[in-house]
Amino acid sequence: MSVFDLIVIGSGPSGRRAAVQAAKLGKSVLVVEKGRRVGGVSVHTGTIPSKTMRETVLNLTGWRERGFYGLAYRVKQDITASDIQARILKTLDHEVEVLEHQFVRNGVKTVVGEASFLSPHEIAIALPTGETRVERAGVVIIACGTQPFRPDTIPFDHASVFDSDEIVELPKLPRSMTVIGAGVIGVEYATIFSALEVAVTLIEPRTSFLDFIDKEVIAEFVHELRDRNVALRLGSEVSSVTLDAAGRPVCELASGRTVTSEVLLFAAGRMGATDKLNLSAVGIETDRRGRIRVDPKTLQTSVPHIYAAGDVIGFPSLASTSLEQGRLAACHAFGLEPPPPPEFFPYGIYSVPEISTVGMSEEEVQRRGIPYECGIARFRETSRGHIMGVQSGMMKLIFSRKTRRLLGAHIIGEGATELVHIGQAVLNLKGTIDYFMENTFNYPTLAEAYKVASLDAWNRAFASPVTAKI
Ligand SMILES: Cc1cc2nc3c(=O)[nH]c(=O)nc-3n(C[C@H](O)[C@H](O)[C@H](O)COP(=O)(O)OP(=O)(O)OC[C@H]3O[C@@H](n4cnc5c(N)ncnc54)[C@H](O)[C@@H]3O)c2cc1C
Ligand SMILES: NC(=O)c1ccc[n+]([C@@H]2O[C@H](COP(=O)([O-])OP(=O)(O)OC[C@H]3O[C@@H](n4cnc5c(N)ncnc54)[C@H](O)[C@@H]3O)[C@@H](O)[C@H]2O)c1
Repeated sequence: MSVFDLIVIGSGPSGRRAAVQAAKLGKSVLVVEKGRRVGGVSVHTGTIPSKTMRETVLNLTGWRERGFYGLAYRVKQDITASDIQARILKTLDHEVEVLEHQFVRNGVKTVVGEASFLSPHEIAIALPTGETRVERAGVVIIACGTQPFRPDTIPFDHASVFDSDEIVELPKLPRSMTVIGAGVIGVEYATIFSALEVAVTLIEPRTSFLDFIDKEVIAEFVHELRDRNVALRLGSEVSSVTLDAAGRPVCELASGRTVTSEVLLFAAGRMGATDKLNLSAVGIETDRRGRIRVDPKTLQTSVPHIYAAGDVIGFPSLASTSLEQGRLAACHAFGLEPPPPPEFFPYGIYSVPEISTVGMSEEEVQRRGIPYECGIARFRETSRGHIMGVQSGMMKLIFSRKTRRLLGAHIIGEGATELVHIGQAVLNLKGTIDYFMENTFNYPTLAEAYKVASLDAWNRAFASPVTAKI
């Protein structure tokens, strides 16, 4: 048995950042990962494979060029599941190699095995050989992430009914697909498969979806989905999922409607992967979705030397925020206190089209009673948009009428997840509409939309002859 300064359970974004940060502070670190290779859900079944699939689909279908060359334009005629797999495997190999190299050069030790608590400072590691190794540490960071929510009533068979971890290994591209759950995962996969011309039905029990996104952006998104024949069934409870004689999933809705398709993706949320950790040995409790409560400032659990970070602590459950949480936990554990994170972080939804947002939505600004004005820019009205042949895409900026400060930036369309960072910087640095009015932007770029949207808001709210500030 060795004694480490830190044991990290899980090698996803939060575990990885925590481990490297602690090693940089001169600490001895062991990362325990039950998967065959390091990287976590993020690298192997979540963020990276889904985004690689999206990129492959957009490239091979020629999606981005259709504005110019017409709807029939294709880069490759018969796209197969192995075209997508080939690119995913290559990307994952590269990601794992980079991560392994990071661990090696920082002296972080890793072991393949399933970790569970024996006592507050002792971790049992069930090795693939069947043996169990026990290690001790002064500090433990639980970075075990989540696993798909798989109710017993859904006949998962890995052939036609898949969860969100399995769908990236789909052996054959279907002609039709039902997606249950219009959360971020469901929406991303529904639109990626729809771009492959798979007939997609997206089912959601609630009457709205992605409620944290500005409603005007969602309206734009829904319009595009309908235009592409994605069948959106909002307010539809699923009564049962069964397989018909041909093995096709049949989804009965409470409304009496039936949806039959070649494959079904069940994407109704995820559960903290805490069931095997033996948390009762240390007195840490979880909620009904297996998540651990932490002090949001320090990421300590109810046991001060045991921290938790990443998806296992719940909202916002992003790779981006998990990375930051891992570093914060390691810094706090070893006496280095970074400043609190900025108030606003961006959210990127890699649907087709992509959506990205930072700051307050118009609904939130109204709820808070802040006098405001919005500015809108359409990508098709920018020169870069013309050059690229984009036919849709929109940026909405919200400014305070009183302080002139940017309150929110909401973008749908090509490049949204990159463009949002300009808005994020201005927002977190407490910038105003004057930043966009006074600064020159590269031309032609999609970023010019910031200028156009600001001019739009300024014309309406700030440009009266008495108050004009040019
Ligand atoms: C389909 C999908 C798409 C996504 N897309 C995005 C995106 O575009 N952008 C974004 O920011 N986020 C995205 N996310 C979310 C992102 O993947 C997660 O926020 C992130 O992976 C969480 O990181 P984590 O540190 O909690 O660890 P995870 O990545 O969840 O990894 C946890 C690791 O812990 C290991 N583990 C669990 N229990 C044990 C144990 N007992 N012993 C040893 N090891 C254990 C697991 O094997 C796993 O490798 C996506 C998620 C999914 C599912
Ligand atoms: N681009 C990104 O940043 C990205 C991409 C994918 C996932 N993620 C993260 O992964 C996490 C999990 O995503 P998710 O989409 O699985 O979960 P979610 O909890 O965000 O959404 C689940 C959806 O399923 C619906 N639902 C719940 N129970 C249902 C049931 N029994 N039947 C039918 N529908 C049901 C919910 O109303 C909700 O709309 C999210 O927190 C998200 O932040 C992020």
